[in-house]
Amino acid sequence: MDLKTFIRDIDNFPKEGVVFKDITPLLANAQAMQYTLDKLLEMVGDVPIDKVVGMESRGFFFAPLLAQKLNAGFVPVRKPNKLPAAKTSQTYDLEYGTDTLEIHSDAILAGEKILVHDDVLATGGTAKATCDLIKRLGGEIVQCNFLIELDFLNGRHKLGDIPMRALLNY
Ligand SMILES: O=P(O)(O)OC[C@H]1O[C@H](OP(=O)(O)OP(=O)(O)O)[C@H](O)[C@@H]1O
Ligand SMILES: Nc1ncnc2[nH]cnc12
Repeated sequence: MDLKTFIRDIDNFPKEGVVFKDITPLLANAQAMQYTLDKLLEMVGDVPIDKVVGMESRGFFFAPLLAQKLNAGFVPVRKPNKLPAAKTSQTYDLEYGTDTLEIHSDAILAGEKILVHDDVLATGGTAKATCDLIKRLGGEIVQCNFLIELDFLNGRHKLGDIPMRALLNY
């Protein structure tokens, strides 16, 4: 199945000059969803995973599905002031300005094996901040797993030696 046929380019969204990769046609197709889930799982391989961490909000589409298949827990990383309990925060650079991501401090135990999933790796700021949060809690990142990697933004570089895989490259 050619998954790229289920991803459409939207020019100038959310701002002038950006070509937005819209995955809603993929989400709307049961076969494409199933195929995507199978392929994301294949990238992980046969290693044990304790928790799958997904980033708000598009990371939430596949991360809980991956967690269920891997017999792992799901942990949300959220935008500021959404999580109710004691939390750990990480501020990171955007193209212009900064943003913050948060995780519940008790969501990951020291030594747990973690799979990180998000839909898109662009500049890598979101993924790097998420990995920093996980490491601070003592989690061991097995893989950062993406549906789409935007090669020209070189987010891979920001992740350094953290293992990463993407299903589709643009
Ligand atoms: O690699 P980066 O440059 O950090 O960009 C990637 C992030 O950008 C998008 O999320 P967005 O902030 O648009 O939020 P959303 O998922 O709520 O739409 C995407 O879902 C990733 O989380
Ligand atoms: N071009 C893009 N399309 C979809 N999601 C993104 N997140 C960051 N850049 C993006």
